Amino acid sequence: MFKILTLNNISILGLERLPRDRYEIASEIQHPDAVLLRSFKMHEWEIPGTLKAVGRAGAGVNNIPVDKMTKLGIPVFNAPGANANAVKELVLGAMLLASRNLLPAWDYVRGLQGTDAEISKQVEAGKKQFVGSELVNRTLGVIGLGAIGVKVANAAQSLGMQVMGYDPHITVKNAWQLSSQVKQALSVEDLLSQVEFVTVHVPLSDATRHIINAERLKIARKELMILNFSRDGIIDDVAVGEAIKANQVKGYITDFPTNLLIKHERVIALPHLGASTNEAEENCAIMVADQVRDYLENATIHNSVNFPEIEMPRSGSENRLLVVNSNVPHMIERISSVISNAALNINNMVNRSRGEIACTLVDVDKVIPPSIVDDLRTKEGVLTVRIL
Ligand SMILES: NC(=O)c1ccc[n+]([C@@H]2O[C@H](COP(=O)([O-])OP(=O)(O)OC[C@H]3O[C@@H](n4cnc5c(N)ncnc54)[C@H](O)[C@@H]3O)[C@@H](O)[C@H]2O)c1
Ligand SMILES: O=C(O)CC[C@@H](O)C(=O)O
Repeated sequence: MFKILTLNNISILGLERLPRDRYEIASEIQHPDAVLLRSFKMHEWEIPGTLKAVGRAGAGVNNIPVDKMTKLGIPVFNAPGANANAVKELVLGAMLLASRNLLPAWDYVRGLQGTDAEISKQVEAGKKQFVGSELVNRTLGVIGLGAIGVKVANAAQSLGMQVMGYDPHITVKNAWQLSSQVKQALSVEDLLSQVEFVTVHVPLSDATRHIINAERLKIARKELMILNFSRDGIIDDVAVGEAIKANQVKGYITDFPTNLLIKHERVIALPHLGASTNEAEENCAIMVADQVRDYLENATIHNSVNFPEIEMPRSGSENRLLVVNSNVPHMIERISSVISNAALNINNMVNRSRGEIACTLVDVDKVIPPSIVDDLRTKEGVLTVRIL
């Protein structure tokens, strides 16, 4: 029986992928084999010795101590692209909210009083305050052309916007999916100096922290509208507040409210709603539950942010060994000598590495004695060993 701890609400459709005869799932559970989470901040969380896998039902992993997990030999899975459409739709909605002044207009209407005829008169008199502008022919810059950025860029392009993109690490797959009409910016500065709207879709890291800051705002096109549906910390909120005061920036729409932002007249702050659709929550939960299950049962690794991709068909063998080790010389030699000393014959074997981590999967001809696990664990460089 595998024990799964949920640190946030996870869609039931995802949890149903883990059959109850083999999985015990609860929000409080001792000795979990895996955790499933969304935005729970795991950095201060005490990692149980039994933990074998972490499943993030979403894209961003900045709430997870990934380096620490790697050192412990624990893979962290996420759900790339599973909530990208939800974020794309909210970005489009946010641009429309801002360019058509919909929130102040709605507030205005809610304050109207009188008979229907009087309200109609006030509506016609008042609407001139809310004249907006159309998105067609407006310029949009997209920083980060991953799962979300590509969808946003293509959708904006099809609405008639002129789109520029910046991503020095764009993947070949995403480049193929990006509309050929999207122009390539050479740098963040190049992009900011040309666009009226900018939206960021990058992970939070040392390289992306404050990617839009006071210095870059100085060279931005006047009356820039900034959208942040990525993460708190990617935009320097203080610098944006100052630039709004100086009329350099027209407004800011963010999914990450702070005290500075929530009451600001020209800021629309939303409660981290980017991925909050039934569809996205279900997609993420299903994807990550399937990946965690496949790892626990077969040691298959797909969509891990810190481990290599690995898969070996079962080919009838129920005698499988997984060794997670440091990616250093002589490991295969050490592993196979323990296996041959136990008089086991190797049927199939796969070894994959990524950065400082390597995984070795071995199918053998006989039932694996538990003593092998203890034996392997004493070998230098071995992080975790499991019989599956
Ligand atoms: N608001 C929400 O609810 C919500 C939902 C989903 C994702 N997110 C955030 O959005 C981020 C992006 O999600 P995604 O699914 O598109 O991820 P992704 O990994 O598919 O794409 C990220 C892209 O950013 C690019 N990038 C990295 N560093 C860069 C840099 N310095 N300059 C320009 N580009 C850079 C990468 O090359 C990649 O193409 C996530 O990491 C998460 O923080 C927020
Ligand atoms: O789980 C959520 O609601 C937010 C997820 C989002 O921030 C992500 O990075 O995928």
